[in-house]
Amino acid sequence: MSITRAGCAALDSADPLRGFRAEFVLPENVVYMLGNSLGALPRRTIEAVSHTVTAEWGRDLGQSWNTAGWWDLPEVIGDRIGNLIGAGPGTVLTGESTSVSIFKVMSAAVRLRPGRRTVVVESEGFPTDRYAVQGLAAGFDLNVRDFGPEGSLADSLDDDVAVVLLSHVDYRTGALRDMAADTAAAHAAGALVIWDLCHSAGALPVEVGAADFAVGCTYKYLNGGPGAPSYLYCAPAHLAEAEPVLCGWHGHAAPFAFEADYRPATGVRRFGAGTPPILSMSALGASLELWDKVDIRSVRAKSVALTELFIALTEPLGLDLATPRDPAGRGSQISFRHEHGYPIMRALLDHGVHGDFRAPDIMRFGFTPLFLRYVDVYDAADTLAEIIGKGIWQDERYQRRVTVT
Ligand SMILES: Cc1ncc(COP(=O)(O)O)c(C=O)c1O
Ligand SMILES: Nc1c(O)cccc1C(=O)C[C@H](N)C(=O)O
Repeated sequence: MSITRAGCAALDSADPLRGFRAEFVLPENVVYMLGNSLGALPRRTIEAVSHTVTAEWGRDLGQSWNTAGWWDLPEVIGDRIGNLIGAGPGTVLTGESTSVSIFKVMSAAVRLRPGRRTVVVESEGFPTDRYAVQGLAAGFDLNVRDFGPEGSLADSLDDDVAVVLLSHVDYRTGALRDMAADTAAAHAAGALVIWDLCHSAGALPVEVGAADFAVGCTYKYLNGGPGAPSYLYCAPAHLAEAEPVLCGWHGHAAPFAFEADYRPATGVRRFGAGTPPILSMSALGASLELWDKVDIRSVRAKSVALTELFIALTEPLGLDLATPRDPAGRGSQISFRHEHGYPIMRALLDHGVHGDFRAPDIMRFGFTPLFLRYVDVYDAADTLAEIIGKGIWQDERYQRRVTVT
């Protein structure tokens, strides 16, 4: 039976998450399939940031560190993120970029495995993860071992491996790793494991489980806003000993004693370094309010339904699906390999469909169930068919590489 737009509209009417779209500011006539890069603006964020600017910063000024709870925000917000990744209270800290968080937890993890000098990273992992590790390795004389997407993790492990850094969902293909199995494999070899949850938290149920550390960003599926702070998780078993190399007064045991020497705070606060971005924290806090009302299982169910719909609708185009065909093996995105991927994505954008291109040949579409509708997916597939079918992408203006993302 063929899929119709009316059929998709009926699915939207029956969608248990349908009420959430109105929580977001979304332009007319735009299909936003880039929530896996930058989430949309929650309406409540406007009010929350305005309150922080005017009533806290503008009126209470520096007193706000106490009166508005600014000082505790990294942990307070961390606990709320912890709820989304199966982490207990006091184990998650927000602040800094993901790259810096990776550096912090990787440095701490390596110190927990003295005598082991190798760190394993994915050869196809998001580059900043690799760069953060490469910088640490160069500074501390560690060996970096690449682990390819096709290989078995166990084959990359031996008794020199201190830490393994893995992405839960691959940013290019959307492939989803089995966190529990990989964590067990790393532990069996005596290594610690760090998970990058950037493309999974807020898109599907995540359980940090036996993981040692995790990091993630909040500007994608968590809709925290551009440059929203990242978070890091440290397993309770490591909280007492873990010491990051990047130390600062926000991670000190007694920051206002202004002691000359560093002493780590107890708990996850020890991963703090410098002053956190309070305006961004305010935006993130507002977007997280939405998550208090969301059942993540409904999010996953809709994500699977939307991605399946997109695959079915685009099947006649004969595209090369880069994402695992089995929904259980993917996150909340669909990617196709196409030699003309860049101009096709440019043309799509020009026709109101936001996705992105990832070199060398990936056309990437993100599915954020809180605001993406079934009719949006229908319209995106329809537009893609037109752009490819009519050769619209061949227009000269779509060929030039003008965008940075
Ligand atoms: C897997 C992954 N890790 C890390 C990052 C980003 O790190 P940062 O927040 O430092 O820009 C991204 C996206 O930008 C990502 O997709
Ligand atoms: N973090 C980004 C940025 O600072 C600029 C532009 C895009 C991004 C992204 O989030 C890209 C994203 N991590 C990706 O998977 O490609």
